[in-house]
Amino acid sequence: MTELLTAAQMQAIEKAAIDSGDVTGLELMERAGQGVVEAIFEEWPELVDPAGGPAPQTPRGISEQKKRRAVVLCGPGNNGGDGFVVARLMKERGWEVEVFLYGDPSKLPPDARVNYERWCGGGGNVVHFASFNPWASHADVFMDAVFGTGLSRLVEKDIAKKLGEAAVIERFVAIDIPSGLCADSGKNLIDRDVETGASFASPASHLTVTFQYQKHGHRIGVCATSCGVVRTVDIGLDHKQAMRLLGRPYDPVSRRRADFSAIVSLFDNRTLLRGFSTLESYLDKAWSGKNGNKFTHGHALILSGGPGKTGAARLAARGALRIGAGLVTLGVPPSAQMEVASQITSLMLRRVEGGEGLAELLSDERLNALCLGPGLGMDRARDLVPVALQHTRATVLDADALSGFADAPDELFGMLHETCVLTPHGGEFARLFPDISEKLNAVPTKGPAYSKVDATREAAKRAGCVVLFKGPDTVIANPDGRCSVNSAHYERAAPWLATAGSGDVLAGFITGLLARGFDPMQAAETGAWLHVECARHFGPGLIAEDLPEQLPAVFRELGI
Ligand SMILES: NC(=O)C1=CN([C@@H]2O[C@H](COP(=O)(O)OP(=O)(O)OC[C@H]3O[C@@H](n4cnc5c(N)ncnc54)[C@H](O)[C@@H]3O)[C@@H](O)[C@H]2O)[C@@H](O)CC1
Ligand SMILES: [K+]
Repeated sequence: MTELLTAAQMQAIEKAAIDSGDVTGLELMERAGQGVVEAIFEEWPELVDPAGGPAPQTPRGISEQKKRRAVVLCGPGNNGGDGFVVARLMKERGWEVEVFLYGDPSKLPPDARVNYERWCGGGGNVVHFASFNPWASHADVFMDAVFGTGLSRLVEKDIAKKLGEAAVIERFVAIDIPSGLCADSGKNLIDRDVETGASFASPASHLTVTFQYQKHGHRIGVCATSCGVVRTVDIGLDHKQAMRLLGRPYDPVSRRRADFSAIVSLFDNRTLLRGFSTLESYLDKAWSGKNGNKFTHGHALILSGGPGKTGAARLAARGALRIGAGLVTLGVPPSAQMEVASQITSLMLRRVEGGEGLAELLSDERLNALCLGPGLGMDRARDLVPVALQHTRATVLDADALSGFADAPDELFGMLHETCVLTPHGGEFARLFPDISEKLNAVPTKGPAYSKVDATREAAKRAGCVVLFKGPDTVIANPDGRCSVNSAHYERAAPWLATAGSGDVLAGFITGLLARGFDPMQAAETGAWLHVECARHFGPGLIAEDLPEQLPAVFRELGI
């Protein structure tokens, strides 16, 4: 598991480490600067030689070595302090370094001030930020150390404009986070042009070097697509102490006392493999005492819509079967029976006309996971969802099963139980949680801004069940505060996953995992992670039908 922190959590950890006497703020800043320099040379090894580029001839014909050049843009806080460290270290490596400062040197916080003075004391020059002209400035690397986790208000237009311009022309390195982006929400905190209402280009970098832990913003919102490559460098903070401080005991034995609301995790393959390795023992426990058949892998029921609309449910069903549900049945209205029967082989089919038919079918307790929504139709959803929820099986509600309650979300919330998983995309989320969505979509005026993590957590609390809020930054929250991000960014980017029917397959994946005995949070996290892996495995050109078919290869590669 990889922890994602808020700016406040990171500041608390740093402060506690400093207060404990284990380390000084100056030492942390030095390690941060050192980490940035190392990351730059790892990213661009061609820069290691400080004498870069062709050596121009002097008028007398003697070859003159051309030095590598860096421009460092420093801000008024400790992020600027990191910038001064980097400037000094690059100069020590033989680089020519130019520093621009936004702010008053006499007002720098103590550690940044010390590094400002070290830089000046070593012969370094500091120019006011107003003189920085990105178009006239030549450098092998630009460093953005203007704002980091302390960004608390909108960034003025003139600074934002220059940062945006510099970012497109050279190797642009963001120290901690691209300046102007909120570390908690990943939102753009650049002031809008009041006259035209136009916003400036979002800050962006080719490389972002952050310290010890990634922040939420590195994985959600516009920031997650603006950081280029993110490298997380170790600045020597004690992980156990940090986790203890934030309320999540490091020792898994004492996990019961953990404050789950404290830390958001980045779901990764280590977490996934833990889930699968416990699966068999879980199934033993869950099933062997019940019906004596420990090899049962569950039986999922996916409800389908009427004729011409059955494709979505068939996609979901295929996903549920491939991911490991032992049996998958499609519940089909009589009018669509022929259509579905002619298109399925390993799936089973049962007629489900309306609520009564569903209730009758659900008297078979072996049906342990349900999926309603894909292609279901609003009317059929209003009819079937209450019946399905009365039977308290693990249930995924997606698409029409969510939109069908847009005019009465409280009615739906009143019926939900703790083994439900809601899988809305942005539009469905807004229909069910209009007030939360409004807060999320409001143009922020200060930091830290309300984020997708905040929104999904609030929604899960209100619904009383797991909410999976889709996107390249899928956020999954449990009412008890547990929350994780399934990030399809950086090396996991799979933009071709945004294709018709892809969400139906995801609903099926989660349903299949529920059928196999995964708890709702684990099923949602695992399903979402595998969904992206399947897309990555196939690559561009993917259509939804391809997704379930990648699972065997993905499992094989994972060693499952
Ligand atoms: N000792 C520590 O706490 C360490 C901090 N580190 C660095 O310090 C950064 C956090 O430092 P700070 O908390 O000082 O915060 P920042 O350096 O991110 O910025 C805070 C400063 O910017 C001003 N400010 C905020 N929003 C503004 C806006 N829109 N326009 C103009 N000014 C604005 C604030 O008034 C304050 O002066 C991290 O991102 C990281 O780079 C690292 O050096 C590691 C150690
Ligand atoms: K920065």
